[in-house]
Formats: sequence, C-alpha cells, structure tokens
Amino acid sequence: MTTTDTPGPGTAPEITGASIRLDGVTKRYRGQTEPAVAALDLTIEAGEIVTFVGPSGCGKTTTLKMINRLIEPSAGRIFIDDRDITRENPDKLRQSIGYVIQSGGLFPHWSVERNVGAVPRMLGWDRARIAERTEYLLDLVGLDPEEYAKRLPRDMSGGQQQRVGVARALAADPPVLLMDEPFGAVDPMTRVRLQDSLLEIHQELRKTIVIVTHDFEEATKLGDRVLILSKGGHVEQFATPAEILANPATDFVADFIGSGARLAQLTFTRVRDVQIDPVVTARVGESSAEVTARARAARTRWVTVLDRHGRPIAWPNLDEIAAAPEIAPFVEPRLPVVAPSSTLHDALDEMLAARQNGALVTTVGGKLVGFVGFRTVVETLRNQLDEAYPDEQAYADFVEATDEGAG
Ligand SMILES: Nc1ncnc2c1ncn2[C@@H]1O[C@H](COP(=O)(O)OP(=O)(O)OP(=O)(O)O)[C@@H](O)[C@H]1O
Repeated sequence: MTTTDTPGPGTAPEITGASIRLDGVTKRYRGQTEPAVAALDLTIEAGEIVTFVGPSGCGKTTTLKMINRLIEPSAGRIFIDDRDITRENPDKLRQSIGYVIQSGGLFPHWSVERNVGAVPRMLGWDRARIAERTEYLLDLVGLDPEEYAKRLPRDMSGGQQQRVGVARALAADPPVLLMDEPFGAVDPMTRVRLQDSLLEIHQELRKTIVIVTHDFEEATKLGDRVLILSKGGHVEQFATPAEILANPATDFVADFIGSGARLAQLTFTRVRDVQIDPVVTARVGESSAEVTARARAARTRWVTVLDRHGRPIAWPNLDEIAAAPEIAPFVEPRLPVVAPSSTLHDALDEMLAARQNGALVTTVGGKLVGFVGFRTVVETLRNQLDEAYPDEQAYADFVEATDEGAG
C-alpha cells in the first residue's frame, strides 16, 4: 500500500459568504475626545477571509463588533450584501452572523450539543434537523460527535472548547463569521491546529470570515487580505500578505512588520502549494519483509505506520522494522505532522521541534496525504526570496554556498 494522492486543485466549492461594506463608519465612545474609529470605508468580498491587525487600542474590536452591532456605530452605514444592517433588528441580525470570542464563550453547564444547537433552537428548527446539523458540524471541526456531543465544556481542553465555539457559530449556516482573537487563549501547538482547521473549514464552506488578531503572523497566515489599522481605526494598508510584505504602504506598516519580512514569506505559502511526496505505509502486524520490499521498490528507507483509523502513529526506518518479523506498534512521542493548509513556517517549526528533516502531511481529520521535506521548504523560500528581492544576489549566493557545504 503506497499513498500517492496529493491534493489537487479540485473544484472550488460554491461561495456561501456575503460581502460586507462599511461606509463612513465612525464610533465615538462617551467621554472620549477622539473617535475610536473615524469615517472608515471598507469592502470585504463574499467568501474571503480578512484579518484585522494593529497595535492595542487601534479600533479592531470596535470595528468588528459594529458589524454585528454589539457596538452601535455613531455614524455611517454597514451593508451585508445589499442589506443595510444598521436599520435591522440587532437581535435578528446577530442570529444571522456567527460570532466567536477568545475563550469560546460556551455555556458551561450545557452539553456540547446543547451549546451548538442554541441558535437553531431559537430559530425554531425541529429536533431531527438540529441533531443532524450538530453531528455534521462537530465532525467538520474535528470532534467525534459520539465522543463529545454529551460532554460539558469544562471537561474539555481549551482547544476543544474553541472548536465547539466555531461549530456553534456556524450552526445556523450564517454567511458571515466574526472572530475576536479566537485563538488567543490556547497554547502555540493547539493554535496552529485550530488555524489549520479553520482554513480547511473555510475551503469547504467559503463563508466570509473576519478575524481580529494582534499577531501579524497569524494575520498573514489566515487572511486572504490583511487590514492594518493604526489609532482611530485609520487604514494603513489593506492588501494581500504578499503585497504588504513586498510593498509596505507606509512607514507605520514597515515598522509594524519589522525585520521579520523575509521569514514572513514562509507564513503565506502553504504546504499544499509545495511538493508533497508519496510515502510508503504499513499497518501494525503486517509482515516486515513485505513492507521492506515495498519500501525498497519505492526507493525509500522510511515507512509510515498507520493505526486502524488510517492515522500515522510512527515513522520507523528499515533497520528498525527489520528488528521484528511483523510491524510493531511503534510509538513515536513526537511525530512531526502538518496539514495541507499549514504554512511553511508551521512545517519548519514542526520539523525542528521533532529534529526531523521532514514532516508528514495529514488532513485535520488525520488522513495521510504524504510527506513534505525540509529541502523542499528551504528551496521554496529561496525561490520566493529571489523573486521578492531580485537585487539581493548575495543572499542567494550565501544560501547556495551553505547548501553545498551541507552536502
Ligand atoms: N466601552 C468603551 N468605552 C470607552 N472607550 C472604549 C470602549 N471600548 C473601547 N474603547 C476605546 O476605543 C479604542 C479602540 O478600542 P478597541 O478595543 O476597539 O481596540 P483594539 O484595537 O481592539 O485593541 P486591543 O487589541 O487592545 O483589543 C481604545 O482607545 C479604547 O480604549
């Protein structure tokens, strides 16, 4: 058994999101001399992910919360598709916009399924439809419905609670999802998995998603376009990550992205955009001789051992396999695994943490896709830098020399 499927371009799913347009939107808080957001114009296309980033107090959250009217604009209008939502009933409006906050915001004494079904129940859906939708959504966010539907949030990790928060926000199939620092409260590894999961969900559903973050790297990873704000909700730049890095519009933006611009190239290239190599797989209990023959035929010394669900559990070489007649249930405490939507930055991080020269690629559901090598990542970065900074020949020469030195 050899896994050879690499993710193809496929057919893009239908966009189910709606456009969002802010027209001269201003927010003045009582008692403040300056507006928190002043005459902001902004158009977000249907189906795109836009991230808001900028220093503390620049008006990111205020802008986000005006879109679902948790904060009322002092002036200006906001349109979702062609509806002027500043004239709509705010409670009704909020039932049609998904909203995710940092700590998940779940009702702690409600089971997962009750939390996820909250808005559909309010909308009067029947039980069967709510149950079906809940099962679909838990599956979508990577939680086994059988295991988690009846659990209470307090018996789950922060990352799992956040997954439930996303499922709940999507329950009534809203065209727009607003997220305020959604991954701010989880550890860095969980954060990467949640980001990847969100990108996979977005690929499937194509909602319009607006995310507030204070982390520029997260903003470039998640955003099709990034909105960089300065004090008073002033737009410094609104563009794709690549455009921002190549041509910072203002000194503020240049300072904001700082000296990490070259490495930041790694944050907007995805694993699925680079070469993913096939791997040889084996199941526990298979004959070691047969697996070895398969690996030799595929000209590799590494075999990926899968559990009964088809998820990789270990990555032994042929010498380790040869130690027993059958494939043993090897345990690899630190198997480097990334998702197709992971950035090359995440992939390098995984490889370095596991001290490996590559990582396995799996979908968020755990299905094995293939292998991405350290060399592939470095070469991709080098090509990108050559394109982005054509005058920096010395850098390319340096990498060349280092590469040769490393043999
Ligand atoms: N309820 C409020 N009353 C008065 N002023 C407020 C209120 N909420 C926010 N502000 C002020 O409005 C400005 C913008 O705040 P906002 O929370 O939108 O910024 P932010 O960019 O999201 O910041 P952070 O990254 O720290 O969350 C800040 O100066 C803040 O102090």
